[in-house]
Amino acid sequence: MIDIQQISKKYKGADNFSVSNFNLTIADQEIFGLLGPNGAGKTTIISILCSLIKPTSGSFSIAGLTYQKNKNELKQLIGIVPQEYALYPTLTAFENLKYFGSMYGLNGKSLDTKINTALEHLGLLAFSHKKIDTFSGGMKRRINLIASVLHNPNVLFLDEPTVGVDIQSKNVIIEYLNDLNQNGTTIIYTSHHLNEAENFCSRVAIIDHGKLVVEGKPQELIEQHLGAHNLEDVFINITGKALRDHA
Ligand SMILES: Nc1ncnc2c1ncn2[C@@H]1O[C@H](COP(=O)(O)OP(=O)(O)OP(=O)(O)O)[C@@H](O)[C@H]1O
Repeated sequence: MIDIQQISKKYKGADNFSVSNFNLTIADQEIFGLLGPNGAGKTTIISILCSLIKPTSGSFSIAGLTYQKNKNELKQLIGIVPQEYALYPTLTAFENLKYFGSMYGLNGKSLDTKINTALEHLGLLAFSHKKIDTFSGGMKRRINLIASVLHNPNVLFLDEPTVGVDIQSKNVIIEYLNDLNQNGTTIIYTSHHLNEAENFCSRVAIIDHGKLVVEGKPQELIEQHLGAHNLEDVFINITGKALRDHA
């Protein structure tokens, strides 16, 4: 279980809080969607839960472990798929994955088998010895995903894993995530694809201006909002139509 208690975050030098008094509980084996307009605070929340940045106040635990007391156990427990590609462009797909596996203490034949199985599952086995800088965006996203799950994390965090990919890559990624979830992995992901989130997530939270506005099962939220036919209607209903440009 992931338990988030009263988390707030104000970046150094910022005038306002990016996340304010955020509370949320996510059960084991959920597929949970963090949704919200640009700048709502989704990446900030994911970065805090992955211990990449510290909250200004508040706390969280994952499976009872906290960053303060169980830093190394937490690192083994979670996988992170960042928004940006975290790959070495001049190394091959296989070399990249060997490197990421070794960072979690994996090596030898068992790591090679794991890499090849995942590459096959995600339709990339034929490209395993090609350099990453020859890959399309959709192929890089799939390699990024494999790199984050080689150590079999219990909880997988993904920041917009299907952004900028074609429908074929998107379907393969979602199918792979569903398989991981069936095998016990809890998934927390951010997305701007509301149709995808409606079908994929067991529960979603809509965040705006750093605050949790609503959370629940997609179907329940649709039923609760008068005139809403889908999650996009609920989202617009809650967050409005105004643009969220800021610099
Ligand atoms: N390093 C930083 N320093 C100062 N402010 C930041 C920093 N990172 C993010 N912010 C601000 O915090 C707020 C929340 O940003 P965040 O990236 O968490 O939103 P988001 O919901 O992930 O947005 P998007 O959908 O555009 O990715 C924004 O106002 C953003 O400008």
